[in-house]
Amino acid sequence: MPTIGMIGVGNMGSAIAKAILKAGYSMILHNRTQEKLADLAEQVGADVVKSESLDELINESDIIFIGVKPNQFGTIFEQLDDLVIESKPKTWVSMAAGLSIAQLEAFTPASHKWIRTMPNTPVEIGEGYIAYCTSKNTDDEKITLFEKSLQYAGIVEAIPESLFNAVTGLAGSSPAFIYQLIEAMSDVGVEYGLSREQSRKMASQAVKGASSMVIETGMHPGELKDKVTSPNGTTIAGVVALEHAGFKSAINKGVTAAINKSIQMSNKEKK
Ligand SMILES: NC(=O)C1=CN([C@@H]2O[C@H](COP(=O)(O)OP(=O)(O)OC[C@H]3O[C@@H](n4cnc5c(N)ncnc54)[C@H](O)[C@@H]3O)[C@@H](O)[C@H]2O)C=CC1
Ligand SMILES: O=C(O)[C@@H]1CCC=N1
Repeated sequence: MPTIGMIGVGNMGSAIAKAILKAGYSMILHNRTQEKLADLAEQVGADVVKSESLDELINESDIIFIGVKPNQFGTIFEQLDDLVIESKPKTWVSMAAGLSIAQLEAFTPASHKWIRTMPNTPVEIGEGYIAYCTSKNTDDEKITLFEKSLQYAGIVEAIPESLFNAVTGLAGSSPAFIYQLIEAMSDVGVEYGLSREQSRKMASQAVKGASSMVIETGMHPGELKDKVTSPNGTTIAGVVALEHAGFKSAINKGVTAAINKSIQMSNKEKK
């Protein structure tokens, strides 16, 4: 069974690590703060090798995920210096927002390959979305290993790099917007006498159920909305009030702001 390495096991890295471990791969993990690895090892139990030494991780891993913030890549590759050499090519996987394949390739010798991803945190429970693109001549065998290791992460699909800023807003950042929606709905439930727990259950189940309706029926969301709105009914009253409050416009602005930030970060990293 191949071994997967990961340097930087924070919010996103640990979510991906859980999916990879679920698929039965052994992992060698390295993180600056040791407590984070201890937490993860406790949660998943078996098969987590916590590595203090980076050479074991680099030499023994078939592919290596980098889970640090985009501005921490420089430090990581300075630390790795002698371990990352032309004669020992590796396949690296980035999850960093705003770092292009060309920018990633600048961190490693020419023989090394990169898989650039944009994941989201629901990969932790197998309901994530991961877009990826690769550097030229990345071995098919490594791409297959990458995809297989994420078989329990959710949807994993190849997307042209030119669309990565859009993916960042629409998939990478958007779970936070849905959490905001659930929180806002739950607050109203509490205001009208439901317990916090009941409110959160109802709001999150409605979001989950509505998402599954869109996915499983393949129907247009507008058509599904029309099916819930009786003339002079409660739902149309809510729908119209949301339109007056600029609901769709607010969502549009939120996703666009995330995409624009991703564009801005890509331009900054280029300099
Ligand atoms: N959080 C999210 O929803 C998403 C995050 N991402 C990307 O994932 C990456 C990580 O983001 P988060 O997990 O949110 O950040 P985080 O801060 O939770 O995780 C970063 C981890 O890297 C470790 N680290 C930092 N410097 C290190 C070093 N020199 N050596 C070893 N470990 C080091 C930190 O201790 C931390 O555990 C970023 O590049 C971000 O753009 C991508 C999509 C979604
Ligand atoms: O906000 C962030 O930095 C990360 C990148 C994409 C989603 N979350």
